[in-house]
Amino acid sequence: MRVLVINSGSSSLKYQVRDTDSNEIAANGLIERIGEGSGGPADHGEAMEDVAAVLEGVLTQKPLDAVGHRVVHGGERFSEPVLINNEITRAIERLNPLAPLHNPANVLGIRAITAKWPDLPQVAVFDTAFHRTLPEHAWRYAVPDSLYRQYGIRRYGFHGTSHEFVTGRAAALLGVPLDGFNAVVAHLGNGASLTAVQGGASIDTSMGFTPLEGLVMGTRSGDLDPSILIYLQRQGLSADEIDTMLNRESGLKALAGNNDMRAIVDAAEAGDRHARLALDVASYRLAKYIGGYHVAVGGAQALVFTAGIGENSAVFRALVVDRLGALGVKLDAGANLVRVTSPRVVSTADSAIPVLVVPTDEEQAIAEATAAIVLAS
Ligand SMILES: Nc1ncnc2c1ncn2[C@@H]1O[C@H](COP(=O)(O)OP(=O)(O)O)[C@@H](O)[C@H]1O
Ligand SMILES: CC(=O)OP(=O)(O)O
Ligand SMILES: [Mg+2]
Repeated sequence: MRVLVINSGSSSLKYQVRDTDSNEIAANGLIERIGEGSGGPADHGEAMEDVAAVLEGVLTQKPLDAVGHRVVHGGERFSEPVLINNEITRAIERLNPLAPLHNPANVLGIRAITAKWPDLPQVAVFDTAFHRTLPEHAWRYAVPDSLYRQYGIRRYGFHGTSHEFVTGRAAALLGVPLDGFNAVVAHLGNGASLTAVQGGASIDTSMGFTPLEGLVMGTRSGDLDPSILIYLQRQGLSADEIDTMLNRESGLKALAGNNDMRAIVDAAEAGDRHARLALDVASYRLAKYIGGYHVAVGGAQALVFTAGIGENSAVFRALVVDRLGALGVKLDAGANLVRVTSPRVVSTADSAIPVLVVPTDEEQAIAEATAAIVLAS
């Protein structure tokens, strides 16, 4: 089946055309700087016109059968991929306030496809779905029950499509049956999250009600004392100002002045104290979470790194693993430096926990889920 996979971001739109039978990638692209005066398309509708123009030749050879959308927040309702209709689109849109950086753009991508190709089946694949197996002691916040019942305030978790895909690949690499596989999976991209996997299922994850909670990310702060928000509001900052500060101006960008790990590593190696501090704060936060999740899963059979930083930054992986000596985790420095795209072990044979680098492929997972839903409909 020929599937167009759309990963629509607030100012970007990643797209890929895949054949799920052959796993061939017929087209792959990214449209950045979407928005009025950005130098790119004015909106996602225009961006979709650009995508359609780029894909014209590819689609003439073989037309699309379906479109699969990455949708970041599915709330409590969506625990599986779903065929999109107007009601589903509106239900996704109602979750916009819970994922302000992502769901509004996801909906724009859905609507742009509906306008362009109204008869094409569309499927939503939710980042939150894999984490629907969290036990209540992991998803419940210690706040009045009314906050959950009235506002849906709980931990949802994100990057689920990636964590699930990588978990399967890691179990296969180690030859462990998925339903017996306990692991700690680190999806380290511009957004970053750690997931505790027990028996192949998610039992905890670092992102929470929104993708802001947890690790130090490219532009997001991750964990901080919630009283800071109250203090800042009492200092006169608005909710929007605080939201923008914590989601777009914090994390590595705030500490090092840059959210690209490559630039930060180079600056730190050149003696930049801020870059060095950013790496220390981020690696320390992640190491603390890894220790906690190792306990949560009853002893991890693997620590898995994935996504842009996890797959590509040997330096950051080493900084994190160097903090795990108490767990007996040992990196093989040579293996860690090898740059290949296949799943691989980068720890020593006597490491208490194998350390793996496993490339994620959210687009493949979304395409396969889309094909399955369309074939079953
Ligand atoms: N070769 C590399 N070395 C170190 N970091 C890298 C490399 N390539 C990409 N990155 C990091 O990965 C991040 C993007 O991760 P990715 O998962 O692709 O993005 P997103 O979170 O937007 O999906 C970049 O911000 C950059 O810091
Ligand atoms: C949920 C999330 O943070 O997604 P991304 O890493 O693509 O921003
Ligand atoms: Mg990503």
